[in-house]
Amino acid sequence: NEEALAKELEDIDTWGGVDLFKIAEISNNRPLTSIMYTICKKRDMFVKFKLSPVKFLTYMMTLEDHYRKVPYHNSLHAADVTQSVHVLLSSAALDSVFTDLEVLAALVASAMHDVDHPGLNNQYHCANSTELAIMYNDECVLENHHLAVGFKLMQQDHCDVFEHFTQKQWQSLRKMAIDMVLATDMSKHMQLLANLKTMVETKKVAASGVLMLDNYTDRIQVLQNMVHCADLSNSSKPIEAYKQWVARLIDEFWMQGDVEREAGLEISPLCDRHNTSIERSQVMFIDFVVHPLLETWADLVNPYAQDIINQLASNREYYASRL
Ligand SMILES: CC(=O)CCCOc1nc(Oc2ccc3c(c2)CO[B-]3(O)O)c(Cl)cc1C#N
Ligand SMILES: [Mg+2]
Ligand SMILES: [Zn+2]
Repeated sequence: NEEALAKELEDIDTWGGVDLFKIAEISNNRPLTSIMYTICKKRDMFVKFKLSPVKFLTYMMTLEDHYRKVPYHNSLHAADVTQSVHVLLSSAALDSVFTDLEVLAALVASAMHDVDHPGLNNQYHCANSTELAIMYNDECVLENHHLAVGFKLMQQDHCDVFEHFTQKQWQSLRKMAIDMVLATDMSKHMQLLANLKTMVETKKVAASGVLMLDNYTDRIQVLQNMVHCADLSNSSKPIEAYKQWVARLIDEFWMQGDVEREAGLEISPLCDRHNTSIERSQVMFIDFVVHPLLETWADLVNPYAQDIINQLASNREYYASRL
């Protein structure tokens, strides 16, 4: 079924172009490794950075094995975010804007951004002073953990993908990946969106139409927002995929609610299976979080995200009409 897998991966450059659920099935449940290998091959990363394909695949399979079998935050979500980032990076407005190292950092950050997610969110960890909350002092608890696990795995010799990197390349990739994954913490959402809005208002565009980003702060802000958009992109994908992501997310949120109810704790928002309207939660999340973010992103790379905005609007209508 190599041919079947290759066929499924044909439209990997298109938003919503790959059926990740199908890819999971025909890749022996290795969607993340399949997606990441295909993208890095396509972007010639093995040649550009002298990466050993064997070490790369060993690292990716090990990373994938460290995603838990929870309903939503499993390796399929990481594969989805990685493929979505790959498409956003290809926006014409960003053509040749980012270096190969920045592109690689964004893909690595996406691949590891939720690794070992326990299916219990930051609010749960902080409210209960869990081991992770104590470890990370209630600040970006899960995101710090995802990064620690993702980079720790790289220290094993057979997973040492960036063995040929100069110290400068390694430090740069590591800092950028850390900044991107920490920015996927929803508590940073408003600040990130505010920065993106400012960037749109003051954006400098070259004669060719590509964005001009002349300092690390601006460059990393665009990359952070790119990964954040990808992380929240389910509602802007084809409706059949979106509905599957919603079912998985609700499953995970309700399992957390069951744990909190059992323990006599206050049930987190959206986590009470006896008191959540799925339709209402999706319409509200789209209206208050996803649409403002994707609309601002679309302004930044204008007009290269109109199909994303259109799909989001039609998906919103799907749930709004079932309220
Ligand atoms: C079906 C969807 O549209 C899913 C997108 C995420 O849907 C939500 N995400 C929320 O917050 C997080 C967003 C990103 C992430 C996490 C939590 C933990 O790891 B992660 O990086 O994947 C909140 Cl608060 C609500 C919804 C709703 N609905
Ligand atoms: Mg996360
Ligand atoms: Zn995520």
